[in-house]
Amino acid sequence: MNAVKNNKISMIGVPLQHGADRIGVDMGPSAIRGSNVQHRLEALGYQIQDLGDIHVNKMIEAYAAGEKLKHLKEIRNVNSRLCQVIADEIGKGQFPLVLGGDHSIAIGTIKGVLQHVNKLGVIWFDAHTDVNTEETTFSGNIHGMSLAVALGYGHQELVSIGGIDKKIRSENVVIIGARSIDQGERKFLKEKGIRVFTMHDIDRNGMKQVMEEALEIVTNGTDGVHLSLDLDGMDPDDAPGVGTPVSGGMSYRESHLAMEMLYERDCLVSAEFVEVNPMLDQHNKTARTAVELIGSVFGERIL
Ligand SMILES: NC(=[NH2+])NCCC[C@H](N)C(=O)O
Ligand SMILES: [Mn+2]
Ligand SMILES: [Mn+2]
Repeated sequence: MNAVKNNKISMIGVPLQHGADRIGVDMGPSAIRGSNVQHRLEALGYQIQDLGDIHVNKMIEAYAAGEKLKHLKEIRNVNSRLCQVIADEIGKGQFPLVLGGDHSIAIGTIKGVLQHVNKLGVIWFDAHTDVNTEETTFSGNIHGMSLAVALGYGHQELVSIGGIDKKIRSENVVIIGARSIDQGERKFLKEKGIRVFTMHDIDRNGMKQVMEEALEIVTNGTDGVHLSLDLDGMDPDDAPGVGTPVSGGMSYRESHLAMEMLYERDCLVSAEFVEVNPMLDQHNKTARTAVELIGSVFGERIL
């Protein structure tokens, strides 16, 4: 498969904000590009093709009246297009690097990868667990549902993207950094047996041990691993430009260690960096941090 050490990367921006409440996350891809992600990767010896942004229609009203799942139609359309692009790029032997955009774009990315990789491991780096469904959501925000959809649970319009049979298995998923889990999500995680490494586990055992265990789970019996990294997994001191910040997150160093260990394992087939919101950021710190993490996941080292 197209493990990360294959040196051809396709960069795809998805300026979607319809899945989140705070406007501005649609500017994430430009903030990340503007922080020189391409040069950074080229310096590491990669060939980058920037495919530009997936088309997203403007958000006309923040709350579409009477909709339980906010902006379902546009989110479905954008993710269907994204799914197709990801599938095409992997088909050409490219490694897809997706820049968000709110976390609902994980639906399109993962569904696209699943067109080629049947048994896909997923590392979900996040303060949240994003396993709400239409039944459990308090907010109606689809960025809080994308992992459930990738597992095959949720609204039909979303689950059917790229084919209803294309889904990840709960035993191949780990969530790292969680510290804000809704009531319905707790039940879901327990029922499906999804392994969650919470901040408590990171505090207690350290990131090194957490990543060793996590990598074992996601690589065991799979043909590749997808990294879905929500910047709010990090502590808001290090990544303030996110729409749903939760204090007590992963530190700058812990996050880099996780990325470095992922690179060493050479198991990634795709990656996405989401929820960078320049309107809420401080001097572009969060976009810059995202680019630094991208550097580490693609092999940058201190020495
Ligand atoms: N990708 C994210 N930032 N998700 C935040 C989700 C927050 C909350 N659990 C919700 O469903 O609305
Ligand atoms: Mn989150
Ligand atoms: Mn998330």
